[in-house]
Amino acid sequence: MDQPDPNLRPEPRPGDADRALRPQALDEFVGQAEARANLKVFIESARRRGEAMDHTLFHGPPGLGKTTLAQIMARELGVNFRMTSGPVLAKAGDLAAILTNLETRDVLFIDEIHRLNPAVEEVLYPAMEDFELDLVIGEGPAARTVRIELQPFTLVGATTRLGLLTTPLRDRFGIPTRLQFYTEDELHDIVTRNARKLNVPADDGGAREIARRSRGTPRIAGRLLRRVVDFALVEGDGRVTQQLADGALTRLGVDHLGLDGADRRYLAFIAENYAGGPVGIDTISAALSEARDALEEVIEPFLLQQGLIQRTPRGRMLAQKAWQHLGLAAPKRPDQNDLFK
Ligand SMILES: Nc1ncnc2c1ncn2[C@@H]1O[C@H](COP(=O)(O)OP(=O)(O)OP(=O)(O)O)[C@@H](O)[C@H]1O
Ligand SMILES: [Mg+2]
Repeated sequence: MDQPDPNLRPEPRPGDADRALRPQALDEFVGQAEARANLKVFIESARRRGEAMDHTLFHGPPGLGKTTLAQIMARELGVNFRMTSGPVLAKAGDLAAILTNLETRDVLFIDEIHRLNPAVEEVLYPAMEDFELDLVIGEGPAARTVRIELQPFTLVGATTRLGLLTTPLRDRFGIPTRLQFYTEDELHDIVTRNARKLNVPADDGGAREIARRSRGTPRIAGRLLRRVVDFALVEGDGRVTQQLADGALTRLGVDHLGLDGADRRYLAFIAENYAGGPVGIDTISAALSEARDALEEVIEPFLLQQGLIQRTPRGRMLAQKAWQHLGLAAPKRPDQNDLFK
């Protein structure tokens, strides 16, 4: 069961640095109070019934804890955690191989589930609904279908783009869960815990400064803490204070709202070239040489949440707060009401 499966990646993206800071239990997981409270009930209920927990879908911007929660679920359910991702599953057979190897009640985590190939997705429907696999053997007139019974299992899907999921797939998740950006207090708690785990002395002001500038995202909080520690060791006395954190983050190009260079380039482009918009996403993408997906998944959600931009049918527009943040005066627009006078 511990055989490496070519379709199962040990970890997506960030790697070992992230792993060390990952909370291991639901009670260690800070924030997402509503999701956490519900999951606690569903996990406990599944345990008492001795059944596989219902299929769960985590959606929300990157770095908010989707993978972490999936791992915690498996641990709390006392079952194996198997992990793969949408783009890795090229053929129906790849998924079939994984499904037939699951033990009873296991958690199968499929990251980036919006990127599943349609042929693979077809296999998933009966597997999720009836724990059955319909495999086509042979070709042409000699082809026949064999039905294979699967062990009951829990599928945990994660996506940064709920809108790209097909309706039949989305409907098969009994527990859809949206993850939200974290509050400054929650991130303060996370930074303090991480500093303790890394054995770094961080005072309250230092932790708060990092929390405030982490874009509402625990992964960014973890990364900024490490960078601030670098500055503290080399240019300070090893302690993370507010003054040190402020200086380090400013040098890293992270401003007081937590925006980085890419965020500011996005805002400045709309301000300087389109007088605040509206401007279409494809135009922004071409001008900034950033993939449209990256803009929509990574940059825009936080800017929207902060009320810096608005999405309108005619494109993206800067909000008043963005002009202030850029230190620019918003151009005078004809007052909507004037038109009707
Ligand atoms: N609630 C939390 N408390 C403490 N640390 C957290 C929390 N949520 C996430 N983290 C940390 O943030 C990092 C990113 O979390 P995770 O990999 O689970 O995010 P993700 O939502 O799966 O991101 P992606 O969409 O990029 O896959 C990890 O190092 C994890 O330890
Ligand atoms: Mg993840």
